[in-house]
Amino acid sequence: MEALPIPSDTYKLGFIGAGKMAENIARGVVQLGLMPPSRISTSHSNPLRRTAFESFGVSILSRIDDVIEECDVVIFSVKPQAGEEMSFELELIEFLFLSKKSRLTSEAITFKKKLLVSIAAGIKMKDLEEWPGQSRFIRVMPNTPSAVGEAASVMSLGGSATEEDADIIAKLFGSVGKIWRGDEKLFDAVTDLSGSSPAYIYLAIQALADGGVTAGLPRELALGLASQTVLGAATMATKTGKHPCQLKDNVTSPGGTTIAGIHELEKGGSRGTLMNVVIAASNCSREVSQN
Ligand SMILES: NC(=O)C1=CN([C@@H]2O[C@H](COP(=O)(O)OP(=O)(O)OC[C@H]3O[C@@H](n4cnc5c(N)ncnc54)[C@H](O)[C@@H]3O)[C@@H](O)[C@H]2O)C=CC1
Ligand SMILES: O=C(O)[C@@H]1CCC=N1
Repeated sequence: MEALPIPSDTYKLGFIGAGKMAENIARGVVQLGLMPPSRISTSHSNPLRRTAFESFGVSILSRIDDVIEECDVVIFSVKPQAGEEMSFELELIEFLFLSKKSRLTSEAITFKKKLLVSIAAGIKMKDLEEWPGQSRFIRVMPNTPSAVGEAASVMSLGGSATEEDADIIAKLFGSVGKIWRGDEKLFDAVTDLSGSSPAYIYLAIQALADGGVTAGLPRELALGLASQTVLGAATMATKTGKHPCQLKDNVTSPGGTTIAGIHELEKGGSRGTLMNVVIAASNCSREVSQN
């Protein structure tokens, strides 16, 4: 199938599955100025979800088919949970892109014009590409900080996707954070690390703030200090290029407060626990992928 180029400055972006991730990405793309909301659309039966998108100008179309017809780049952002729901999603893809294909016959809607992007954890490229009549696919694993322009994403191209497609998606997800290109075999591990870790960091922020409150700080100040400290430490790690051990040593005065805190962390096995957390998520990802 010959690939038809997506118009890189004027393409329309659609989301199938108007949930949290779709909203995070759409918000980031709009707020960070990659494209106006008038070029983005989605569809959802729940008025609360519709309002969430309409609040920043995204068009809500009445049917998912309309989103597909309208858009050049379509992002699958439904949940791929194991078992029935997962096969439901694959059936959804079949339903949307095959069964209805005969109905979507006009030149403007031919599938070779579409670039389809799946952000679904555990849905493999080979499953996406198995569908006859399929288009060009790219897999991306983003994370929720896309809403504030600080996503960590990895992308992998399907066999039919072109370098022009890759540029469009690198720019799209690059507008809401950092994006790396990686082999698809890394995707379970990527999901476990960057996809899931925002949740662990939120727990860490909450726990640090609770510690501050225990030590006598007002709650609001404790939460502000904990959040800003995590942001500052992450910025040090990304911007200085220094090894985390060196950055840790710079905070740690001999006989000081920090080494006393680190001693407690080590007694609690915190680094082993964090490694186990990623390994546990990893086992879960592999189970989802195999179903
Ligand atoms: N939440 C996260 O941190 C991340 C999620 N992902 C992936 O993003 C995808 C979406 O996740 P979330 O946004 O968290 O889930 P979500 O549950 O917030 O959103 C999914 C949305 O899809 C809608 N939906 C389900 N079936 C549908 C159908 N047949 N037609 C139209 N809409 C349908 C649901 O009503 C829901 O609004 C998942 O595949 C997940 O693996 C990827 C990276 C991070
Ligand atoms: O927990 C999940 O399944 C999704 C995938 C990555 C982050 N959240």
